[in-house]
Amino acid sequence: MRLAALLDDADWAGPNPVVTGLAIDHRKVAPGTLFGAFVGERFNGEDFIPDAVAAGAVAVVARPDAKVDGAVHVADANPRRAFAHIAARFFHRFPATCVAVTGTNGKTSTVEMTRQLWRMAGFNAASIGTLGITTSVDSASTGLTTPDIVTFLSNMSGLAVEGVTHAAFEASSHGLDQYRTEGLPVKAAAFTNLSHDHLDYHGTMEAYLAAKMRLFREVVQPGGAAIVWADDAHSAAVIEAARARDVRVLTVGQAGEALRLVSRTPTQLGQLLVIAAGDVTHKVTLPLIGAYQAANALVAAGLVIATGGDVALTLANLARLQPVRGRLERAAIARSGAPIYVDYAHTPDAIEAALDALRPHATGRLILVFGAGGDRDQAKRPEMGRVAAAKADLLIITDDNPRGEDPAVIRDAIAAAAPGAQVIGDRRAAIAAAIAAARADDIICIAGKGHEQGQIVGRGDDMRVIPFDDVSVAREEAA
Ligand SMILES: CC(=O)N[C@H]1[C@@H](OP(=O)(O)OP(=O)(O)OC[C@H]2O[C@@H](n3ccc(=O)[nH]c3=O)[C@H](O)[C@@H]2O)O[C@H](CO)[C@@H](O)[C@@H]1O[C@H](C)C(=O)N[C@@H](C)C(=O)N[C@H](CCC(=O)O)C(=O)O
Ligand SMILES: Nc1ncnc2c1ncn2[C@@H]1O[C@H](COP(=O)(O)OP(=O)(O)OP(=O)(O)O)[C@@H](O)[C@H]1O
Ligand SMILES: N[C@H](CCC[C@H](N)C(=O)O)C(=O)O
Ligand SMILES: [Mg+2]
Repeated sequence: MRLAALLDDADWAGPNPVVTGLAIDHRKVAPGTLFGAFVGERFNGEDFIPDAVAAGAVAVVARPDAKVDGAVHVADANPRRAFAHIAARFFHRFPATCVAVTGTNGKTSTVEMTRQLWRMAGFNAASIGTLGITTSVDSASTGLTTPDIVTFLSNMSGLAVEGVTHAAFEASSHGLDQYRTEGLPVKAAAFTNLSHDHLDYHGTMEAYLAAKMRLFREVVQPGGAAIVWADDAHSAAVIEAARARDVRVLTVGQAGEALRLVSRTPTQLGQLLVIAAGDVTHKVTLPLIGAYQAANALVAAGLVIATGGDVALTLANLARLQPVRGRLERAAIARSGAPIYVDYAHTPDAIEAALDALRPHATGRLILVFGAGGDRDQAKRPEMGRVAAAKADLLIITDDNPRGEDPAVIRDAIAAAAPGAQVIGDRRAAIAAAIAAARADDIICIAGKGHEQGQIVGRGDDMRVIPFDDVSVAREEAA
């Protein structure tokens, strides 16, 4: 495509080269590439402009004062945003219905449930997020929750070419802040909740919320919809942001208006939900336990309904939802008879939600194995220790992706707020100790890694991923 077409600028008077590809990393530049040079956390992409031009870049999107010689300078004060819109014109073909989910917890679960509900309604649907790219026939891992903008849009375009018409994706706060998931038309956006995480990156809760609010203030298309979990302390701010634009608001939850959760009664294998939609009350047996899974299921139903789904059919289909990998997944039963659950809780709020979900099912003790990631928010560690100590009966603190940090320092930071907790760094040994301690009426919860397949140790060039899967290890140690 010609550069002028990508810029959508009929008056473009500059040189008009043919652009054959896009890159934001100079090592991926080939002749004909349009290069995006961004100031990042570790590098200034503008430093690589000469290398990109030497490798054949024909145009560079960069700030107005960046130095570009030998290629067209597409100057923009916000080069990440400009690049996202150019990239969207380059890839141009996307699933007709794209929706996004943001929130501290519940994004992966919600996009996956949305995909399943669309599939049950007969659509060719996909989800993109922490679990990678999932369709009804395939799944592929991408490494990050929100991959970079080129990978994201090329994947979305690839899905459309394969015939996918409906796609739900996770919009992480990092991704929103870095314009990694936009350019394509987003028909509906959902908010699950906001609580403590990622303050290492955002600095304050206000900045963290502001990053998430971009989804409602800027990304969701005019005339689109916002599905807001109504029972969160930050819901009102999201509703206000959406209403300030031409975006229809559907609230869901106990305080919800579009889908009101009238009651929730735990059953042995799931829960009975009574949901009021307008004047009609629906009863659904959700085959998943815990208030948090009911919340995500309602937000997913809201997204499907907002994009044209039939209310009664969508709510009835909740009864057929399959569990999401690593989210309260029952991995094994210990020889004592205690069930072992694996959950991806890696924030204070998520630990609380996971333990609250399991509590009604335990007549004995709740035993929790958990840790916190290295090179991530340090302030959340004592909070995780505190809530774990308040909600579980026996705690074993262990390692969860120490990355470039000393794992003992991370464990100590959690343990300082959880007096009485055992500390066993080796994760397999910690899981084995929990299983050994469990009695028949106890429940074991192994938190933090969910679907993850490895322990990340080291940073930069020294980074290694040691294969580790909580579900398999639980099965092995329980056998
Ligand atoms: C803090 C953070 O989010 N960093 C991400 C971000 O990096 P950055 O823009 O700051 O990049 P940088 O490394 O400083 O480099 C600046 C620019 O120079 C370019 N560059 C750099 C080096 C070079 O040799 N040549 C070159 O051209 C880079 O491509 C980049 O455009 O953009 C990169 C490319 O898109 C990401 O790989 C990188 O993710 C790092 C690896 C990461 O760990 N991110 C995590 C924290 C993250 O994003 N997590 C969220 C999940 C959160 C959740 O779900 O709760 C996610 O969405 O996955
Ligand atoms: N609606 C919710 N409210 C509170 N906690 C939740 C909710 N949904 C999920 N959780 C907790 O958060 C964990 C992660 O859930 P999920 O993977 O769906 O979230 P996410 O937002 O995609 O996380 P990430 O930030 O890693 O991408 C779950 O295992 C559970 O412990
Ligand atoms: N998307 C989250 C995942 C955290 C998972 C946990 N196992 C950890 O490593 O902290 C993050 O990158 O912060
Ligand atoms: Mg996720």
